[in-house]
Amino acid sequence: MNDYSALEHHTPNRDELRRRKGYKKGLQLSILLLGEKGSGKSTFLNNLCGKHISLSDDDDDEVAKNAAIKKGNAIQDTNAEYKTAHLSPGLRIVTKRVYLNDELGVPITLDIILFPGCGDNVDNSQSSVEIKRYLDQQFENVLKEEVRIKRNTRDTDGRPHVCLYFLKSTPRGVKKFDVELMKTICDKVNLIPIIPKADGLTEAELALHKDIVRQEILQNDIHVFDFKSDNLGETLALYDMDVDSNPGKSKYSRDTKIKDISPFAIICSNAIRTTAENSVEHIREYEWGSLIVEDQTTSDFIYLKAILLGSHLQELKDVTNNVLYENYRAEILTEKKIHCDIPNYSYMDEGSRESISNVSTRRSSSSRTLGNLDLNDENAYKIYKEIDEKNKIIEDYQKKIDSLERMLTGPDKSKA
Ligand SMILES: Nc1nc2c(ncn2[C@@H]2O[C@H](COP(=O)(O)OP(=O)(O)OP(=O)(O)O)[C@@H](O)[C@H]2O)c(=O)[nH]1
Repeated sequence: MNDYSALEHHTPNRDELRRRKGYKKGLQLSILLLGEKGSGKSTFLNNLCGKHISLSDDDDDEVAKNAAIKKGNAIQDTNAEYKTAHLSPGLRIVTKRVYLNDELGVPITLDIILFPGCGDNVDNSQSSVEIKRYLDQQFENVLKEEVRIKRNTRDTDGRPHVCLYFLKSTPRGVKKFDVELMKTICDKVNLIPIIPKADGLTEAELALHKDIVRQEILQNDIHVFDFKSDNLGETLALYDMDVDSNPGKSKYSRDTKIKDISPFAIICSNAIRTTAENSVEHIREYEWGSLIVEDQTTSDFIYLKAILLGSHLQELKDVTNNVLYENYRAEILTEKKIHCDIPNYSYMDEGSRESISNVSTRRSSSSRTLGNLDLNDENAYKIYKEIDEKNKIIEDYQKKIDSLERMLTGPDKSKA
Protein backbone atom coordinates (compact mmCIF):
# COMPACT_ATOMS: atom_id res chain seq x y z
CA MET A 1 0.00 0.00 0.00
CA ASN A 2 1.16 3.52 -0.77
CA ASP A 3 2.26 5.83 1.98
CA TYR A 4 -0.02 8.74 1.15
CA SER A 5 1.11 10.69 4.17
CA ALA A 6 4.73 10.84 3.04
CA LEU A 7 4.50 14.51 2.07
CA GLU A 8 2.92 15.45 5.37
CA HIS A 9 5.29 13.56 7.64
CA HIS A 10 8.54 13.41 5.78
CA THR A 11 11.67 13.11 7.85
CA PRO A 12 14.56 14.55 5.87
CA ASN A 13 17.46 12.17 5.35
CA ARG A 14 21.08 13.19 5.94
CA ASP A 15 21.77 14.19 2.34
CA GLU A 16 18.62 16.20 2.23
CA LEU A 17 19.43 18.01 5.45
CA ARG A 18 22.92 18.81 4.19
CA ARG A 19 21.58 20.03 0.88
CA ARG A 20 19.11 22.28 2.56
CA LYS A 21 21.27 23.54 5.39
CA GLY A 22 21.95 26.72 3.45
CA TYR A 23 18.29 27.72 3.43
CA LYS A 24 18.20 28.95 6.99
CA LYS A 25 15.71 31.70 6.25
CA GLY A 26 13.37 29.32 4.46
CA LEU A 27 12.27 29.27 0.86
CA GLN A 28 9.94 31.52 -1.03
CA LEU A 29 7.93 30.90 -4.19
CA SER A 30 5.43 33.10 -6.02
CA ILE A 31 2.69 31.28 -7.90
CA LEU A 32 0.33 32.85 -10.40
CA LEU A 33 -2.87 30.89 -11.00
CA LEU A 34 -4.85 31.56 -14.15
CA GLY A 35 -7.98 29.92 -15.40
CA GLU A 36 -11.65 30.64 -15.70
CA LYS A 37 -14.09 30.73 -12.80
CA GLY A 38 -14.80 27.33 -11.33
CA SER A 39 -11.80 25.64 -12.94
CA GLY A 40 -10.62 24.40 -9.54
CA LYS A 41 -7.88 26.91 -8.63
CA SER A 42 -8.92 27.43 -4.99
CA THR A 43 -9.39 23.73 -4.38
CA PHE A 44 -5.96 23.04 -5.82
CA LEU A 45 -4.42 25.69 -3.55
CA ASN A 46 -6.09 24.17 -0.51
CA ASN A 47 -4.67 20.77 -1.42
CA LEU A 48 -1.22 22.15 -2.25
CA CYS A 49 -0.98 24.02 1.05
CA GLY A 50 -2.70 21.32 3.10
CA LYS A 51 -5.07 23.86 4.63
CA HIS A 52 -7.95 26.10 3.67
CA ILE A 53 -6.71 29.25 1.98
CA SER A 54 -9.22 32.06 2.09
CA LEU A 55 -8.95 34.13 -1.04
CA SER A 56 -11.74 36.61 -0.44
CA ASP A 57 -10.67 40.22 -0.69
CA ASP A 58 -11.41 41.45 2.79
CA ASP A 59 -11.37 38.48 5.09
CA ASP A 60 -8.17 39.27 6.95
CA ASP A 61 -5.06 41.34 6.84
CA GLU A 62 -3.08 38.62 5.07
CA VAL A 63 -4.53 39.87 1.81
CA ALA A 64 -1.71 42.12 0.73
CA LYS A 65 -3.68 44.07 -1.79
CA ASN A 66 -6.79 43.93 -3.79
CA ALA A 67 -6.37 46.61 -6.36
CA ALA A 68 -9.16 46.92 -8.88
CA ILE A 69 -7.26 46.78 -12.14
CA LYS A 70 -10.27 47.30 -14.24
CA LYS A 71 -13.60 47.46 -12.56
CA GLY A 72 -15.83 47.00 -15.57
CA ASN A 73 -19.11 45.77 -14.17
CA ALA A 74 -17.51 44.40 -11.03
CA ILE A 75 -19.89 42.54 -8.80
CA GLN A 76 -20.56 44.53 -5.64
CA ASP A 77 -22.98 42.34 -3.71
CA THR A 78 -21.10 39.09 -3.26
CA ASN A 79 -23.89 37.57 -1.16
CA ALA A 80 -26.34 37.78 -4.01
CA GLU A 81 -24.33 36.60 -6.96
CA TYR A 82 -27.43 35.48 -8.80
CA LYS A 83 -28.54 39.12 -9.07
CA THR A 84 -25.45 40.04 -11.03
CA ALA A 85 -24.66 36.75 -12.75
CA HIS A 86 -25.47 38.31 -16.12
CA LEU A 87 -22.81 41.02 -15.69
CA SER A 88 -19.18 40.80 -16.69
CA PRO A 89 -17.03 40.56 -13.56
CA GLY A 90 -14.19 42.74 -14.86
CA LEU A 91 -10.66 41.83 -13.81
CA ARG A 92 -9.19 42.09 -10.33
CA ILE A 93 -6.01 40.98 -8.68
CA VAL A 94 -5.86 39.11 -5.39
CA THR A 95 -2.58 38.33 -3.70
CA LYS A 96 -2.09 36.24 -0.63
CA ARG A 97 0.91 35.14 1.42
CA VAL A 98 0.80 31.70 2.99
CA TYR A 99 3.35 30.14 5.33
CA LEU A 100 3.67 26.43 4.78
CA ASN A 101 4.62 23.77 7.26
CA ASP A 102 8.14 22.56 7.44
CA GLU A 103 7.68 19.40 5.34
CA LEU A 104 11.28 18.98 4.24
CA GLY A 105 12.94 20.73 7.13
CA VAL A 106 12.59 24.18 5.57
CA PRO A 107 9.61 26.51 5.89
CA ILE A 108 8.20 27.83 2.62
CA THR A 109 6.58 31.21 2.08
CA LEU A 110 4.13 30.94 -0.76
CA ASP A 111 2.99 34.11 -2.49
CA ILE A 112 -0.18 33.50 -4.45
CA ILE A 113 -1.45 35.75 -7.22
CA LEU A 114 -4.86 35.35 -8.83
CA PHE A 115 -6.81 37.36 -11.37
CA PRO A 116 -10.50 36.71 -10.66
CA GLY A 117 -12.53 37.51 -13.73
CA CYS A 118 -9.81 36.40 -16.16
CA GLY A 119 -11.61 34.84 -19.13
CA ASP A 120 -15.03 35.26 -17.53
CA ASN A 121 -16.11 38.46 -19.26
CA VAL A 122 -18.17 38.83 -22.40
CA ASP A 123 -15.27 40.81 -23.82
CA ASN A 124 -11.96 39.46 -22.52
CA SER A 125 -9.75 41.37 -24.92
CA GLN A 126 -8.34 43.59 -22.19
CA SER A 127 -7.54 40.76 -19.74
CA SER A 128 -4.39 39.60 -21.50
CA VAL A 129 -3.21 43.20 -21.90
CA GLU A 130 -3.72 43.87 -18.18
CA ILE A 131 -2.04 40.65 -17.06
CA LYS A 132 0.96 41.26 -19.33
CA ARG A 133 1.16 44.81 -18.03
CA TYR A 134 1.19 43.47 -14.46
CA LEU A 135 4.04 41.06 -15.28
CA ASP A 136 6.02 43.78 -17.06
CA GLN A 137 5.49 46.04 -14.08
CA GLN A 138 7.05 43.45 -11.77
CA PHE A 139 10.15 43.27 -14.01
CA GLU A 140 10.28 47.05 -14.23
CA ASN A 141 10.15 47.37 -10.44
CA VAL A 142 13.15 45.07 -10.13
CA LEU A 143 15.06 46.92 -12.86
CA LYS A 144 14.38 50.28 -11.22
CA GLU A 145 15.51 48.93 -7.88
CA GLU A 146 18.72 47.54 -9.37
CA VAL A 147 20.01 50.92 -10.44
CA ARG A 148 19.45 52.46 -7.01
CA ILE A 149 22.44 52.73 -4.75
CA LYS A 150 20.56 51.43 -1.74
CA ARG A 151 18.64 48.47 -3.04
CA ASN A 152 15.64 46.83 -1.45
CA THR A 153 15.08 43.88 -3.76
CA ARG A 154 13.14 41.87 -1.17
CA ASP A 155 10.19 44.20 -0.93
CA THR A 156 10.09 45.23 -4.57
CA ASP A 157 10.36 41.80 -6.17
CA GLY A 158 6.83 40.69 -7.01
CA ARG A 159 7.75 38.53 -10.00
CA PRO A 160 5.75 35.29 -10.09
CA HIS A 161 8.10 32.34 -10.55
CA VAL A 162 5.52 30.07 -12.11
CA CYS A 163 2.12 30.37 -13.71
CA LEU A 164 -0.18 27.38 -13.37
CA TYR A 165 -2.64 27.73 -16.22
CA PHE A 166 -5.88 25.79 -15.64
CA LEU A 167 -7.20 24.61 -18.99
CA LYS A 168 -10.68 23.17 -18.63
CA SER A 169 -11.35 20.52 -21.21
CA THR A 170 -14.05 21.48 -23.67
CA PRO A 171 -15.41 19.57 -26.64
CA ARG A 172 -13.66 22.15 -28.83
CA GLY A 173 -10.27 21.72 -27.22
CA VAL A 174 -8.45 24.73 -25.78
CA LYS A 175 -10.33 28.03 -25.79
CA LYS A 176 -8.94 30.73 -28.10
CA PHE A 177 -8.70 33.14 -25.17
CA ASP A 178 -6.50 30.72 -23.22
CA VAL A 179 -4.21 30.18 -26.22
CA GLU A 180 -3.86 33.93 -26.74
CA LEU A 181 -3.21 34.64 -23.07
CA MET A 182 -0.61 31.87 -22.78
CA LYS A 183 1.08 33.22 -25.90
CA THR A 184 1.10 36.72 -24.46
CA ILE A 185 2.63 35.85 -21.11
CA CYS A 186 4.84 32.85 -21.83
CA ASP A 187 7.99 34.97 -22.08
CA LYS A 188 7.24 36.72 -18.81
CA VAL A 189 6.65 33.78 -16.49
CA ASN A 190 7.37 30.05 -16.35
CA LEU A 191 4.22 28.50 -17.72
CA ILE A 192 2.95 25.10 -16.58
CA PRO A 193 -0.34 23.98 -18.16
CA ILE A 194 -2.79 22.10 -15.96
CA ILE A 195 -5.82 20.00 -16.84
CA PRO A 196 -8.08 20.29 -13.78
CA LYS A 197 -10.95 18.00 -12.79
CA ALA A 198 -9.42 15.07 -14.60
CA ASP A 199 -11.98 12.80 -12.91
CA GLY A 200 -14.55 14.09 -15.39
CA LEU A 201 -12.68 12.46 -18.26
CA THR A 202 -12.24 8.85 -19.24
CA GLU A 203 -8.69 7.66 -19.74
CA ALA A 204 -9.04 7.92 -23.53
CA GLU A 205 -10.56 11.42 -23.28
CA LEU A 206 -7.77 12.55 -20.98
CA ALA A 207 -5.08 11.23 -23.34
CA LEU A 208 -6.82 13.01 -26.23
CA HIS A 209 -7.11 16.27 -24.29
CA LYS A 210 -3.45 16.12 -23.30
CA ASP A 211 -2.56 15.66 -26.98
CA ILE A 212 -4.76 18.59 -28.00
CA VAL A 213 -3.14 20.86 -25.41
CA ARG A 214 0.36 19.79 -26.49
CA GLN A 215 -0.49 20.46 -30.13
CA GLU A 216 -1.93 23.91 -29.38
CA ILE A 217 1.21 24.75 -27.43
CA LEU A 218 3.45 23.61 -30.27
CA GLN A 219 1.47 25.18 -33.10
CA ASN A 220 1.17 28.53 -31.34
CA ASP A 221 4.81 28.63 -30.30
CA ILE A 222 3.88 28.90 -26.63
CA HIS A 223 6.97 28.52 -24.46
CA VAL A 224 6.21 26.35 -21.46
CA PHE A 225 8.63 25.66 -18.62
CA ASP A 226 11.33 23.31 -19.86
CA PHE A 227 11.77 20.29 -17.60
CA LYS A 228 14.65 19.18 -19.82
CA SER A 229 15.36 15.50 -19.23
CA ASP A 230 14.38 15.49 -15.53
CA ASN A 231 12.58 12.34 -14.49
CA LEU A 232 9.92 11.56 -11.92
CA GLY A 233 12.13 9.28 -9.86
CA GLU A 234 14.45 12.15 -8.86
CA THR A 235 11.54 14.40 -7.93
CA LEU A 236 9.91 11.84 -5.67
CA ALA A 237 13.20 10.69 -4.15
CA LEU A 238 13.39 14.09 -2.47
CA TYR A 239 10.37 13.01 -0.43
CA ASP A 240 11.70 9.50 0.08
CA MET A 241 8.93 8.31 -2.21
CA ASP A 242 9.10 6.18 -5.30
CA VAL A 243 6.90 5.95 -8.35
CA ASP A 244 4.21 3.38 -7.71
CA SER A 245 4.96 1.01 -10.54
CA ASN A 246 2.71 -1.81 -9.36
CA PRO A 247 1.26 -3.48 -12.44
CA GLY A 248 -2.02 -1.88 -13.43
CA LYS A 249 -1.51 1.09 -11.12
CA SER A 250 0.64 4.07 -12.14
CA LYS A 251 1.01 4.92 -15.80
CA TYR A 252 4.50 6.17 -15.06
CA SER A 253 7.82 4.71 -14.05
CA ARG A 254 10.82 6.13 -12.20
CA ASP A 255 12.39 7.03 -15.56
CA THR A 256 9.35 8.80 -16.98
CA LYS A 257 10.38 12.24 -18.16
CA ILE A 258 8.42 15.01 -16.47
CA LYS A 259 7.98 16.80 -19.79
CA ASP A 260 6.15 13.73 -21.09
CA ILE A 261 3.56 14.03 -18.31
CA SER A 262 2.81 17.70 -18.97
CA PRO A 263 0.11 19.04 -19.09
CA PHE A 264 -0.49 17.80 -15.56
CA ALA A 265 -3.94 16.29 -15.14
CA ILE A 266 -5.10 16.78 -11.57
CA ILE A 267 -7.96 15.82 -9.31
CA CYS A 268 -8.51 17.90 -6.17
CA SER A 269 -11.00 18.07 -3.32
CA ASN A 270 -11.75 20.01 -0.15
CA ALA A 271 -12.99 16.93 1.72
CA ILE A 272 -10.54 15.64 4.30
CA ARG A 273 -10.13 12.23 5.91
CA THR A 274 -7.81 11.21 8.70
CA THR A 275 -6.23 7.82 8.22
CA ALA A 276 -5.62 5.14 10.83
CA GLU A 277 -1.97 6.34 10.89
CA ASN A 278 -3.27 9.81 11.82
CA SER A 279 -2.29 11.46 8.57
CA VAL A 280 -4.65 13.70 6.68
CA GLU A 281 -5.62 13.08 3.08
CA HIS A 282 -7.98 14.80 0.68
CA ILE A 283 -10.66 12.61 -0.80
CA ARG A 284 -13.18 13.00 -3.58
CA GLU A 285 -16.27 10.89 -3.03
CA TYR A 286 -18.45 9.34 -5.69
CA GLU A 287 -21.42 7.01 -5.65
CA TRP A 288 -19.10 4.18 -6.52
CA GLY A 289 -16.44 4.95 -3.92
CA SER A 290 -13.73 7.55 -3.34
CA LEU A 291 -10.40 8.76 -4.69
CA ILE A 292 -7.47 10.02 -2.68
CA VAL A 293 -6.04 13.24 -4.11
CA GLU A 294 -2.52 12.53 -2.85
CA ASP A 295 -2.50 9.04 -4.39
CA GLN A 296 -0.01 9.08 -7.25
CA THR A 297 -2.11 6.61 -9.17
CA THR A 298 -5.18 8.87 -9.02
CA SER A 299 -3.84 11.89 -10.90
CA ASP A 300 -0.69 13.97 -11.46
CA PHE A 301 -1.38 16.13 -8.37
CA ILE A 302 1.27 14.64 -6.11
CA TYR A 303 3.96 14.97 -8.80
CA LEU A 304 3.04 18.59 -9.38
CA LYS A 305 3.18 19.31 -5.65
CA ALA A 306 6.60 17.67 -5.34
CA ILE A 307 7.87 19.62 -8.36
CA LEU A 308 6.62 23.01 -7.15
CA LEU A 309 7.56 22.80 -3.49
CA GLY A 310 10.57 20.54 -3.81
CA SER A 311 12.57 19.46 -6.81
CA HIS A 312 12.05 22.45 -9.13
CA LEU A 313 11.38 25.32 -6.71
CA GLN A 314 14.85 26.80 -7.08
CA GLU A 315 15.01 26.21 -10.82
CA LEU A 316 11.73 28.05 -11.35
CA LYS A 317 13.24 31.02 -9.50
CA ASP A 318 16.55 30.79 -11.36
CA VAL A 319 14.90 30.71 -14.77
CA THR A 320 12.72 33.68 -13.79
CA ASN A 321 15.73 35.69 -12.77
CA ASN A 322 18.42 34.50 -15.18
CA VAL A 323 16.43 33.98 -18.34
CA LEU A 324 13.04 35.72 -18.34
CA TYR A 325 14.11 38.81 -16.44
CA GLU A 326 17.49 39.03 -18.23
CA ASN A 327 15.70 38.94 -21.60
CA TYR A 328 13.39 41.71 -20.45
CA ARG A 329 16.28 43.77 -19.14
CA ALA A 330 18.37 43.37 -22.30
CA GLU A 331 15.34 44.27 -24.41
CA ILE A 332 14.53 47.40 -22.40
CA LEU A 333 18.12 48.59 -22.18
CA THR A 334 18.76 47.95 -25.87
CA GLU A 335 15.61 49.91 -26.73
CA LYS A 336 16.41 52.83 -24.53
CA LYS A 337 20.20 52.77 -24.81
CA ILE A 338 19.92 54.69 -21.57
CA HIS A 339 19.96 58.38 -22.30
CA CYS A 340 21.34 59.97 -19.21
CA ASP A 341 21.96 63.64 -18.87
CA ILE A 342 24.54 63.00 -16.21
CA PRO A 343 28.25 63.13 -17.11
CA ASN A 344 29.29 59.66 -18.35
CA TYR A 345 32.15 58.26 -16.36
CA SER A 346 33.58 56.31 -19.29
CA TYR A 347 33.83 59.35 -21.53
CA MET A 348 35.35 61.72 -19.01
CA ASP A 349 38.91 62.84 -19.44
CA GLU A 350 41.49 61.26 -17.13
CA GLY A 351 41.57 64.21 -14.78
CA SER A 352 37.84 64.30 -14.21
CA ARG A 353 37.64 60.55 -13.72
CA GLU A 354 40.38 60.69 -11.15
CA SER A 355 38.70 63.47 -9.28
CA ILE A 356 35.57 61.34 -8.89
CA SER A 357 37.20 58.08 -7.84
CA ASN A 358 39.57 59.77 -5.44
CA VAL A 359 37.12 62.34 -4.29
CA SER A 360 37.07 61.14 -0.71
CA THR A 361 40.79 61.60 -0.28
CA ARG A 362 40.68 65.02 -1.77
CA ARG A 363 37.85 66.46 0.22
CA SER A 364 40.15 67.85 2.83
CA SER A 365 42.60 69.27 0.32
CA SER A 366 42.35 72.65 -1.35
CA SER A 367 39.15 73.53 -3.13
CA ARG A 368 38.67 71.61 -6.42
CA THR A 369 35.88 71.68 -8.93
CA LEU A 370 34.54 69.26 -11.53
CA GLY A 371 32.25 70.76 -14.13
CA ASN A 372 30.40 73.47 -12.30
CA LEU A 373 30.32 71.71 -8.97
CA ASP A 374 32.59 72.21 -6.03
CA LEU A 375 33.81 68.84 -4.70
CA ASN A 376 34.27 70.28 -1.26
CA ASP A 377 30.58 70.97 -1.17
CA GLU A 378 28.72 68.20 0.73
CA ASN A 379 25.89 67.95 -1.81
CA ALA A 380 28.21 67.99 -4.78
CA TYR A 381 30.20 65.17 -3.22
CA LYS A 382 27.06 63.08 -2.78
CA ILE A 383 25.99 63.74 -6.37
CA TYR A 384 29.36 62.67 -7.75
CA LYS A 385 29.40 59.53 -5.65
CA GLU A 386 25.99 58.69 -7.06
CA ILE A 387 27.05 59.45 -10.63
CA ASP A 388 30.11 57.29 -10.18
CA GLU A 389 28.04 54.33 -8.98
CA LYS A 390 25.44 54.76 -11.71
CA ASN A 391 27.99 54.99 -14.46
CA LYS A 392 29.59 51.77 -13.30
CA ILE A 393 26.20 50.07 -13.41
CA ILE A 394 25.52 51.49 -16.87
CA GLU A 395 28.90 50.27 -18.08
CA ASP A 396 28.08 46.79 -16.81
CA TYR A 397 24.75 46.85 -18.62
CA GLN A 398 26.41 48.03 -21.79
CA LYS A 399 28.92 45.19 -21.61
CA LYS A 400 26.10 42.66 -21.19
CA ILE A 401 24.15 44.17 -24.09
CA ASP A 402 27.26 44.12 -26.28
CA SER A 403 27.93 40.48 -25.50
CA LEU A 404 24.27 39.60 -26.15
CA GLU A 405 24.40 41.44 -29.46
CA ARG A 406 27.62 39.60 -30.31
CA MET A 407 25.91 36.30 -29.49
CA LEU A 408 22.98 37.17 -31.74
CA THR A 409 25.02 38.34 -34.70
CA GLY A 410 28.25 36.40 -34.26
CA PRO A 411 29.38 33.34 -36.24
CA ASP A 412 28.68 31.03 -33.27
CA LYS A 413 24.98 31.90 -33.31
CA SER A 414 23.97 28.44 -34.42
CA LYS A 415 25.80 26.88 -31.51
CA ALA A 416 24.22 29.20 -28.92
N1 LIG B 1 -15.10 16.78 -9.96
C1 LIG B 1 -14.19 17.64 -9.55
N2 LIG B 1 -14.56 18.82 -9.02
C2 LIG B 1 -13.62 19.68 -8.58
C3 LIG B 1 -12.24 19.38 -8.67
N3 LIG B 1 -11.55 20.43 -8.16
C4 LIG B 1 -12.45 21.33 -7.77
N4 LIG B 1 -13.71 20.89 -8.00
C5 LIG B 1 -14.98 21.56 -7.70
O1 LIG B 1 -15.19 22.60 -8.65
C6 LIG B 1 -15.85 23.69 -8.03
C7 LIG B 1 -15.07 24.97 -8.27
O2 LIG B 1 -13.80 24.83 -7.69
P1 LIG B 1 -12.96 26.08 -7.19
O3 LIG B 1 -11.71 25.56 -6.61
O4 LIG B 1 -13.79 26.96 -6.33
O5 LIG B 1 -12.69 26.82 -8.56
P2 LIG B 1 -12.00 28.26 -8.79
O6 LIG B 1 -11.26 28.16 -10.06
O7 LIG B 1 -11.22 28.65 -7.59
O8 LIG B 1 -13.27 29.16 -8.96
P3 LIG B 1 -13.38 30.74 -8.68
O9 LIG B 1 -12.89 30.96 -7.28
O10 LIG B 1 -14.84 30.97 -8.81
O11 LIG B 1 -12.55 31.39 -9.72
C8 LIG B 1 -15.97 23.33 -6.55
O12 LIG B 1 -17.25 22.84 -6.32
C9 LIG B 1 -14.94 22.22 -6.35
O13 LIG B 1 -15.30 21.31 -5.33
C10 LIG B 1 -11.86 18.12 -9.24
O14 LIG B 1 -10.69 17.77 -9.37
N5 LIG B 1 -12.88 17.32 -9.65
